[in-house]
Amino acid sequence: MHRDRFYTLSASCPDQVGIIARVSGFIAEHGGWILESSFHADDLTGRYFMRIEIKADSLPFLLAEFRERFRRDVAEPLAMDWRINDSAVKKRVVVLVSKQEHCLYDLLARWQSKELDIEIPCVISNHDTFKGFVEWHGIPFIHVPVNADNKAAAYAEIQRIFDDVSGDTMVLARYMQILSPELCDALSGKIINIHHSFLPSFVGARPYHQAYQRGVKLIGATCHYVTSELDAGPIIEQDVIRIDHSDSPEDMVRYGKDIEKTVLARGLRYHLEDRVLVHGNKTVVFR
Ligand SMILES: Nc1nc2c(c(=O)[nH]1)N[C@@H](CN(C=O)c1ccc(C(=O)N[C@@H](CCC(=O)O)C(=O)O)cc1)CN2
Repeated sequence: MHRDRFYTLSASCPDQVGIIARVSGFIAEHGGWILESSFHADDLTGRYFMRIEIKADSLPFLLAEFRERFRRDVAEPLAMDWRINDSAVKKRVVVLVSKQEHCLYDLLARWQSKELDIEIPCVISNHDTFKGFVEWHGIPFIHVPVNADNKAAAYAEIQRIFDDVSGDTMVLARYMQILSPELCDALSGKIINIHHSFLPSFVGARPYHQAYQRGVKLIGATCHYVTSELDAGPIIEQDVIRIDHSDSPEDMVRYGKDIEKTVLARGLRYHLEDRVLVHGNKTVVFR
């Protein structure tokens, strides 16, 4: 992360000759100073992906004017999907948790140490287990019970809370309820989950026990965007750890917790730094 305030342009468009020239020419024409740039041409889909960081004070206008000029002069002519974000604006991350503590604890530690330079406006849970721990950090804790009879109302409440706190991103930190299609659609591209398996293996509940029954030699964790199809959203980050015949499901759960914490932290950082571009059910991640 740079010291200076910078804007991040993340974009994709139909591949063609001259994209980089058009984009870098526009930036140079206005005296823009490029700090980092990444590009990828996807041969299969014919789509071109880019991520460019520009020193904010190198441009002669503010972000709103930059967006307007870029839209008019570059994005529309190139039929781009694009966004430009300001590094000075802290992302607001709402965390959801159930009964497992490790990912919540890890995220709060990274937040408290400012390793993750974010706002956490609240933590939401379907249990009240972590109320004291979360409030000790000075973060509001909101208990939203979920049962077979109140799911629609519970998820509508969660969406209302997210909107009320002006949330940018929702993190499911081992939140063990399946979100409604309505909530997934309303917050498409904004909900990140840590699944405790190396997807697409062992979707759903109790993946370590599934892995034990299958006799695998590697277990892992997957950070992915949440969609209405369970554990099938675009993958952001994954990692694995070796196990063997002597390991019980409880051993796997213990090993897996370390992997889950690091995969979630990496995947969340990539998302927060606008390094992830989604296309279809896949991602380009400019790490
Ligand atoms: N719409 C989605 N919701 C959720 C996703 C997702 O990809 N799409 N990921 C899950 C997380 N998850 C595994 O990582 C998971 C959570 C819960 C279950 C499950 O079967 N839950 C039961 C209730 C379990 C309980 O009450 O303890 C259920 O909802 O009926 C499977 C996988 C988070 N949500």
